Amino acid sequence: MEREVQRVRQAFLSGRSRPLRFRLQQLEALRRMVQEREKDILAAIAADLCKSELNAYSQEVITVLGEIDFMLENLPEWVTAKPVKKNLLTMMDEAYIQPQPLGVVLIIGAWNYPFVLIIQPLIGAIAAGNAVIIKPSELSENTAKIVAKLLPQYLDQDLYVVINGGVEETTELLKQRFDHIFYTGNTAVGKIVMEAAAKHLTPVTLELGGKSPCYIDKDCDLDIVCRRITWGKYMNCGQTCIAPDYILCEASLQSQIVWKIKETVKEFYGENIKESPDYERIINLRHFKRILSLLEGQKIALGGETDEATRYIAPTVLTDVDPKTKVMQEEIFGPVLPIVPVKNVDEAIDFINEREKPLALYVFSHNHKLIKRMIDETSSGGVTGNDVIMHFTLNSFPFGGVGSSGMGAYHGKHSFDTFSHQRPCLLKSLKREGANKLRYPPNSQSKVDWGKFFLLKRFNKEKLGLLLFTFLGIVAAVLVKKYQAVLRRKALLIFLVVHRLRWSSKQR
Ligand SMILES: NC(=O)c1ccc[n+]([C@@H]2O[C@H](COP(=O)([O-])OP(=O)(O)OC[C@H]3O[C@@H](n4cnc5c(N)ncnc54)[C@H](O)[C@@H]3O)[C@@H](O)[C@H]2O)c1
Ligand SMILES: CCCCCCCC=O
Repeated sequence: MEREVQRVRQAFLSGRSRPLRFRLQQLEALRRMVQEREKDILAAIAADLCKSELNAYSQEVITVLGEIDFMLENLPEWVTAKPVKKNLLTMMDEAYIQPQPLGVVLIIGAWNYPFVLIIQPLIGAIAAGNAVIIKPSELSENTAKIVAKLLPQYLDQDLYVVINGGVEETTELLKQRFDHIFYTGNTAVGKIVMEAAAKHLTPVTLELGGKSPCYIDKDCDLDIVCRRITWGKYMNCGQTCIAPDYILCEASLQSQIVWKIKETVKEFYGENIKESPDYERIINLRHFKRILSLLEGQKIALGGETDEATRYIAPTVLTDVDPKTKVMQEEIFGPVLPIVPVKNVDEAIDFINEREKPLALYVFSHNHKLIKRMIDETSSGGVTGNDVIMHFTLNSFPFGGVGSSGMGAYHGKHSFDTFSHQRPCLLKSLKREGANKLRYPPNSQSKVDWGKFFLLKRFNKEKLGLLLFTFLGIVAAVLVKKYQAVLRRKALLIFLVVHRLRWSSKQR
């Protein structure tokens, strides 16, 4: 493992991942891989999650292709150094921020969207000029294998490396020094990753989970609300990090919600859900049994049918759920939707705030003010009003959690920033030592006063005249420099003294 990480580090140190042309070329090669090997990729995702190829394409491949196109379009601008505002002390210098790669990045993926959850961060890491080691989830082994097979056929083999394996291999990998670790998965392992990273002071992005609440106000169109919630909850059999985990609503709404979800389930998956190509299965027996245990002692208002042999759990709704029961203590990550009755929006807000900060929050209402109030008075990784999941699809948004649902974010420019160091660069001249002498010992009241003038002075609109005067002074100084360096220094000095005196008299 150590040798492998060393090999990738050597490739990074060669400097070839840095030029813009190289990054664009690697991103184009990645796009070609996805397009040319689409069938293999879809077959692997389908095998891992009993997912139709159409669903695998719309849920994973489209996102990846969209992200690559977005990067290719914007990268030339993002990599460019950005000049910054200067103060009086640095007005003659060059000051800019230069984004630079961090070095060797480790990306650890989860199994529930096994392709997009490793390839989307990879796109950001390549765009930012890094070398990358990817550790796909061992639970989605078909996707892990196909990614390990395809990437070296299209990308630089020393800079971008896939390492497959389980807990043992990941543990070994985490002992190595990286320049950034990007982890997607559950909160418990997130803590392990962060602890391992701390040993090397490696920064981390943790894309974790949590219980994402969904508040339904009585002032809304329940047909539409239930259709949207049904889509987001049962997509991928509930195994989506930002799936609505539970519903909060007034008790009187429960029976209508159950009825409308039932109708929608029929509309989406037909009379025989098991036969539907759009309904997936639970990833493994351990998760299947975990989800079943959440049903114990609950009022099942819809669904509840299961089949261990195929790890099938029907779309299920629980009503009058007691917040103290197990289903409300952990992220469900399966097709089970509890409804917890609350008296009103105030109680819903308190309910959310008494718990860990979720990855997503959903609010449904015709009342825009109520939605805004919910946003203002709660915290979550992201929010969608009057829909679910959709904020994930907008790559101008940072995608990530807050508190126990994670730290850091990615997608689009946010990925580029996550994998870049924003390096401040100040380029001074070895001339103009007169002004610099002000900061050298021995100190004096006069030097402090000059310092106050240079650093604390703020120009406002009324002082625009003075600013213009200063500008003209600089132009004059530059012109004079062309002809007579000595004269220029004197003119600048006279100019500064005059303004210092004017400023001092105003201070008094
Ligand atoms: N925020 C997001 O973008 C996002 C996306 C998907 C899933 N999730 C969250 O992830 C969770 C589901 O994923 P999961 O955790 O079951 O996936 P998982 O079991 O695939 O684990 C994730 C990764 O952690 C590694 N891992 C597991 N145990 C480890 C250990 N002891 N030490 C080191 N590495 C270890 C695995 O090899 C894997 O690569 C849910 O909580 C879900 O909400 C979050
Ligand atoms: C189009 C829907 C994609 C959802 C991906 C969510 C990633 C977290 O599990």
